[in-house]
Amino acid sequence: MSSLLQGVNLYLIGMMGVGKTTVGRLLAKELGYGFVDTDHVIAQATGKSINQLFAQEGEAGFRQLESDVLSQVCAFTKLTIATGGGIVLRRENWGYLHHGLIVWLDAPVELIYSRLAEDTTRPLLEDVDPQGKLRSLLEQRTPLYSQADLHITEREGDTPEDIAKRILEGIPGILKKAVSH
Ligand SMILES: Nc1ncnc2c1ncn2[C@@H]1O[C@H](COP(=O)(O)OP(=O)(O)O)[C@@H](O)[C@H]1O
Ligand SMILES: O=C(O)C1=C[C@@H](OP(=O)(O)O)[C@@H](O)[C@H](O)C1
Ligand SMILES: [Mg+2]
Repeated sequence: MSSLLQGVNLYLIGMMGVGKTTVGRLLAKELGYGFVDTDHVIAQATGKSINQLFAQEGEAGFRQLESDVLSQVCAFTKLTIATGGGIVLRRENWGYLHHGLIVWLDAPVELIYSRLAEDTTRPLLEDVDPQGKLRSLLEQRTPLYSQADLHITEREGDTPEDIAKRILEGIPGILKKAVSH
């Protein structure tokens, strides 16, 4: 598989809680790729948590850092990159994402919520109605996530390994599409 990919980067996009970070790490291992998580790079570079950055710089400040990291990361090859759920919001980011193959991890809001109900590290979910917030973010972002090359829908009970396997199975099909265009 990794020879088929010829070093092309894989970008995982999708809502918070779909498992981009978890599955991305597994995929990288399977492919013999490096693994990068844009949130992790931002936290390392600034010495601040995502919560602190949202509180101190606002969402706009965080989005600028996210674009800066993406623009740097896309200069490298042989990477699996777990992005933050909102990376799709800025048009300029798509120019970077399209340097590689883009995989949309998609899951029902109920499943996402069950995974993140106790989580305190997603500032956008600090809302009186976190499930409603997830629903409205998903509605707003679906047309953007739909621009991915591969769409993987998760079902309850799918393990990260199952999802990584389905992504690997989907890659040959999207590579063929890229060649035939
Ligand atoms: N397939 C899965 N099944 C069960 N729990 C999962 C699965 N994928 C991720 N998780 C859990 O859900 C939470 C969010 O996962 P994470 O990888 O951080 O998602 P993202 O990076 O998309 O926000 C974590 O607690 C993680 O352990
Ligand atoms: O959906 C979003 O806007 C965000 C998702 C988070 O990353 P994950 O998708 O890895 O949770 C993180 O970047 C930040 O809290 C904002
Ligand atoms: Mg993540």
